[in-house]
Amino acid sequence: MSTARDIAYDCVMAVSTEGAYANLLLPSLLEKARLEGRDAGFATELAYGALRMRGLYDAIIGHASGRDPRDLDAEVRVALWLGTHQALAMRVPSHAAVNETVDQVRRERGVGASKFANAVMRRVTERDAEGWLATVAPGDSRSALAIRHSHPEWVVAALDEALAADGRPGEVVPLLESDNSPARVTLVARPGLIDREELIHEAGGEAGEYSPYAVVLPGGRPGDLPAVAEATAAVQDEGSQIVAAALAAAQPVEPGERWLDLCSGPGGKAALLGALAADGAATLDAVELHPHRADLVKSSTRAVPEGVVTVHTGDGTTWGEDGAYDRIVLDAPCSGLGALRRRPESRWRRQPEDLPELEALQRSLLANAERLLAPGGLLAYITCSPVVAETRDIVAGSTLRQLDAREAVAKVTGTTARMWGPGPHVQLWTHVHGTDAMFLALLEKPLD
Ligand SMILES: C[S@@+](CC[C@H](N)C(=O)[O-])C[C@H]1O[C@@H](n2cnc3c(N)ncnc32)[C@H](O)[C@@H]1O
Repeated sequence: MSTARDIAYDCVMAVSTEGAYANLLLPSLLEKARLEGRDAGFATELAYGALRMRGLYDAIIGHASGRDPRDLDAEVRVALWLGTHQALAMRVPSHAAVNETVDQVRRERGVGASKFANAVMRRVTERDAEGWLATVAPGDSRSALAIRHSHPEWVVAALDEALAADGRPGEVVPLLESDNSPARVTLVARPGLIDREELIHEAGGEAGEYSPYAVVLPGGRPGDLPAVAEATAAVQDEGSQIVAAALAAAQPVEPGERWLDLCSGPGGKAALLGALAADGAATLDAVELHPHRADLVKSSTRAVPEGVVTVHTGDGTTWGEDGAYDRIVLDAPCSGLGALRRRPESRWRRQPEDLPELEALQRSLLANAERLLAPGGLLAYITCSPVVAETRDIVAGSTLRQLDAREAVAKVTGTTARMWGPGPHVQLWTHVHGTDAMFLALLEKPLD
């Protein structure tokens, strides 16, 4: 029978060598092995921790072994990440971390490799985490921070720049730390479909701090909740709820308004906007390029009253008729560097070379959204990235008038505009707001 360590090993191997996604693979591995409770928690912490912290662990393993970890067999490298995480971050006794790692390597790569793993793990366990940080990442240079907090150096630079652009210079360390802390599970109680109090009663959580629809859960399996099965509620980051709802709150909704979600898959924002559209007697078209993701949008929005949401498969850079929409949400494909805590492997997969292509797509989608907007209409440009090139730089090229997005966010959250930064955009931060680092710009098309 598979143990928690076996599951973590299989997960980390598949993520690092086959391009699997931990958040999709791990639940199925746990289910297949029938691991629950503490064992499932141990496997999750081990797999996610090793995947997040592998940059730091490579530095430690490289120092302890005198070899470049990239030259090691994948099986050995992964087992050493897991062993190092157990010894330095999970309070597993040193002898257990060493023995489990050695056994794993012997099973996968034979006796010779297990002797090497034994020697490396013995050296790793000679120091505690602080001792290793002082050895492999002394000082506070950017490269030291990158190793210490286990982020690629270009990501640290991009986050540093984004913080400075939002009037938060010098906050990169708490931001990097927050990327290494697991996100709380947050549900959205879709307005008009389920009452938030009812959801709290059903799910056992508490109201979120900012979104009037958010319920923060203590843990557990949200997929098992009837409200989630019925799509009246769903797992959704509180930041996503706020920026989507801001488009609806920015101005009173007139009956018959036409709304558009131009990049809608898998449909979290479309379902919230659909529920709000139903409440205001508006309708929502939801466009998605990939057919399988368009199907997910249909599923996400299935509890919204019939006739309110229409899902289309299409290319948002060319789709639609001039001036057809009163409100548009453009939740653009982006680097996702604002949601690193959710996807432990994504910081290592993203490359700086990805950015120019994403920026070109973002500009092209924005240009089409501008065409689709009716005079006087509103556009919310959203990303789950704070990177300047994907956010401020993109909207700076828009022909539309920039509105103060803080006012709309203040209306949604029942707060004041002042608490949402210097404006006119709103940049949420994981280390400040506890949400994903979502960006929101609110733009208006002048009347002819
Ligand atoms: C950031 S995600 C949107 C998340 C979604 N709004 C939600 O809240 O669930 C961006 C989506 O845009 C889709 N996409 C990428 N290129 C597109 C295009 N040219 N036209 C329309 N959708 C596109 C991607 O497949 C992805 O589903």
